Amino acid sequence: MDCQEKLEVPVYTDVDRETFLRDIYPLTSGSETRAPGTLCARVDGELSRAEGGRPRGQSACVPRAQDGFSAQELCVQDESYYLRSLGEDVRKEPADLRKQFPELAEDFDIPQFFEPEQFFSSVFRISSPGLQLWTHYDVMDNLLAQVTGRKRVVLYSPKDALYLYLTGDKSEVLDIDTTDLQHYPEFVKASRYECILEPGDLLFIPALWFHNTLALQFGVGVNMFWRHLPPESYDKKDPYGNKDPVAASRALQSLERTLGILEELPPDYQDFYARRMVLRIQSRAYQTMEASPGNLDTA
Ligand SMILES: O=C(O)CCC(=O)C(=O)O
Ligand SMILES: [Fe+2]
Repeated sequence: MDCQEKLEVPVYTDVDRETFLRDIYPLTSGSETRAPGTLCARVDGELSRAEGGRPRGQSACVPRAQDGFSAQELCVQDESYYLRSLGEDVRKEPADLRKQFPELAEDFDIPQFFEPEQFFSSVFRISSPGLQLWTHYDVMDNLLAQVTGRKRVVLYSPKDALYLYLTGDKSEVLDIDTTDLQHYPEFVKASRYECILEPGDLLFIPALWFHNTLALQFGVGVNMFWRHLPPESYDKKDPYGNKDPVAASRALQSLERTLGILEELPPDYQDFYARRMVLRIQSRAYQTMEASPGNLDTA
């Protein structure tokens, strides 16, 4: 059962990032609500060596790959595999295709959507057919390049966060196609945007947009994260690009402390003051988005 209306993601070519974010991606303009667009461009060159070449460094996410086995030796029928490259120091350093896979990086050339100093990471990803990555958000702007294979991507707006049953940066709703709506009744309210990436497509995923990927075929891809907030806004110990900005983490921690304080009260008082706090937070949550329609930086 497809429980949600599916909205096609329109495709735009030859648009620079600023124009795209300002005029096309905005969620609302006046009273009109638009679907977000996919910024598509052909990837120049091919990562043709990716399938045959042996990656340098210790970036494989399957532990056995580190022991030097070939892909054929590693692959067990009915198992799914996913490679997500990491930096040399996996706890501190973000992945960089140019450092971990220099031969492949030579073949990979993308249009300049951001200034070099905004670059955060370039992540090499390989997935088995059928591999699905849970719905999550990242905190940086992102270009997801599909090099080989087809991949389905489903997107949800940050404004639909309330309907996604979040635990941290992930949605608890694992089955987004035949969702158990008894268990997750609010999920149906989330607007689903869907596109299929073909080899050579680039998908722009703005910071905070939820995404869920499903490899329709064996596929190789690269994604690039870059910072669009001032550098000091980001957590310095974040090799994955998914730690909340420092101010957001502080706010979330202080909310936890506040909820602890509420527990000093009897249950009916807890409930009442929690409702008052919801009202206060609600006014803040929707205020910023309405004040600057289409400005994703504040959404
Ligand atoms: O393509 C994938 O497998 C996941 C992509 C993703 O989560 C990302 O680019 O942030
Ligand atoms: Fe992601």
